[in-house]
Amino acid sequence: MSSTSDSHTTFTSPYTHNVVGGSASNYIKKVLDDLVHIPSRRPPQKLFASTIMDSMILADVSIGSMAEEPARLEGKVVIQLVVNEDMLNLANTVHGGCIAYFVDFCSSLALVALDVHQNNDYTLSVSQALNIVFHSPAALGETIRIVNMSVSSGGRSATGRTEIWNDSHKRIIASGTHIKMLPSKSKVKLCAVIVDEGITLPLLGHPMISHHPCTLCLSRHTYPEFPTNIPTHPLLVIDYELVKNGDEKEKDVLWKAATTLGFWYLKNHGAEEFVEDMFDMGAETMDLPMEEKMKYEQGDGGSSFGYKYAGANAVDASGEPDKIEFINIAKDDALSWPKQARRSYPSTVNNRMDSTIVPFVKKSVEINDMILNVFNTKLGLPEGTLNKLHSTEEYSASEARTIKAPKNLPIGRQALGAHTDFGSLSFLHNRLGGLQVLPPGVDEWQYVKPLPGHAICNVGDALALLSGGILHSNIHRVYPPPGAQVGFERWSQVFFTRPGNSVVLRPLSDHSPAIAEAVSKLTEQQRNVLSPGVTAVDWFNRRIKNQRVKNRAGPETWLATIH
Ligand SMILES: O=C(O)CCC(=O)C(=O)O
Ligand SMILES: [Fe+2]
Repeated sequence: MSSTSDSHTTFTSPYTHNVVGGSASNYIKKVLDDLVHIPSRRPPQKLFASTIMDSMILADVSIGSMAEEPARLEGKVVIQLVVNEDMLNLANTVHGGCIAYFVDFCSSLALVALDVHQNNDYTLSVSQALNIVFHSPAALGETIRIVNMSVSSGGRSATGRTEIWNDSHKRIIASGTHIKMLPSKSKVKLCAVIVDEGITLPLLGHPMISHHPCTLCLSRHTYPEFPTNIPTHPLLVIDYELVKNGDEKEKDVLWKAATTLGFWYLKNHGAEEFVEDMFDMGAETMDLPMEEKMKYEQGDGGSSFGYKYAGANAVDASGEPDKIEFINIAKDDALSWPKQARRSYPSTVNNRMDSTIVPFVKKSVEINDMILNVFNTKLGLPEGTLNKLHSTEEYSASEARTIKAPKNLPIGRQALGAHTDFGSLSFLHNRLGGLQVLPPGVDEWQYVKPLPGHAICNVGDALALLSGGILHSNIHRVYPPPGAQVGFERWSQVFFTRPGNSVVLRPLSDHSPAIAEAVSKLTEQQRNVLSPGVTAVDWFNRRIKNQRVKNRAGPETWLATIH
């Protein structure tokens, strides 16, 4: 095969950290790498042979002309792996069923590579026939190379070919042919996280096929799928139940996520059951006449509690107004209900306090407290330090926020400008795409795909400051939802945990050698940024105030929202 290289930069797998060779574009490599590493991203369902899939390393992806017919293109994908115990039969060699799985899954990757090259997307298809010849065995610990080629790809069926090589003994283990076809129309009645019968390629997202509530995210709405052909950043998935039960490995994954990108998915958190009701409360509130909503507006003085109309905040230094409206409910008001602590709210909020808002806030506080406790230990702080700084006993800027972005926003305009979150932890639930992150060292904004039943959590600035920069608060923004999703209103529900009002924001170096050491490695300028030395209440008020278009004097006003 001669190559048709369309990208010269290298692609490194974020899962296995190997450089993926071959002439295919980085985009094609990323699509395939994401497919191979679905178990690492751990979506909610169990997956057939996930430990085997997890051991695969995407080594090479190429698009080139076929040797026999140079006018035709061929997709070629090479997977490497080391034989592990999950693959063995009673004779201690790789099981024939496992070989069949290799041929099935890996030849499909070659077809996907070609499909994405030609159509910028790939089609879900199912197996019709699998023919395999077994040539020689492979034993535990031996290195295997699975070489896959597309053979033909027509309108309704496609054929792939696989050779499995034993690199340890330089001999062929098996060869096979795989014929795939388009499936009959799906009867699945929920938003499919993974439609996979071992032979079907995984499809992530909400197919627009049902009006039933999704059993995973409990959404009462049906949305078009999140597109497969846009730059998307994978996040580590943390199982909250495992963290809660003291699973050290899970805590390590959480720590890794929080100290690298600072974003992660959280599953099994138990707050999902309140989220749709929070959206209903938001819809009832946003449907009130503007005059009524404006009675509860947050104002220009730096308080964030209450209603914010679309266009009240700037999205960038030019003063471009934002496109979202939201209602912020103080954690202090939810926890003191029916007594008012901080301010009053529209009737639509009051009516839902007992049934919806108080349970959502309590659950969110419990979850974020648990996460803070893990960070406390990892940072080597005296027990309970971070929890004390975020105690519900003290008033703080912690709040629940329900956000509505209108449908059909102009594509390419920011709904919510690039920012880092001001507080310590954000616990976010959304159904449609639009959230984007700019990962450190990367110059392209990448979408974070909403996964049913998974919250998106992130570290905010206050926690980055307190930890001397060990915990990472990453920049993010909200764009109109991608693809066909743009035609729908976008709702998000956040709970922001922020330090108590009196907490002075500076690294906790006196209480943790790890923080002291991290701070000692910083430049003076970095140290100054991390030590504003003011109380949390003053710091938040200043940043919130400077977001307001009405307070804008020039580009410097928006710049003053950044730290
Ligand atoms: O709506 C979203 O997905 C993110 C919202 C957000 O980043 C925020 O409110 O700080
Ligand atoms: Fe944010």
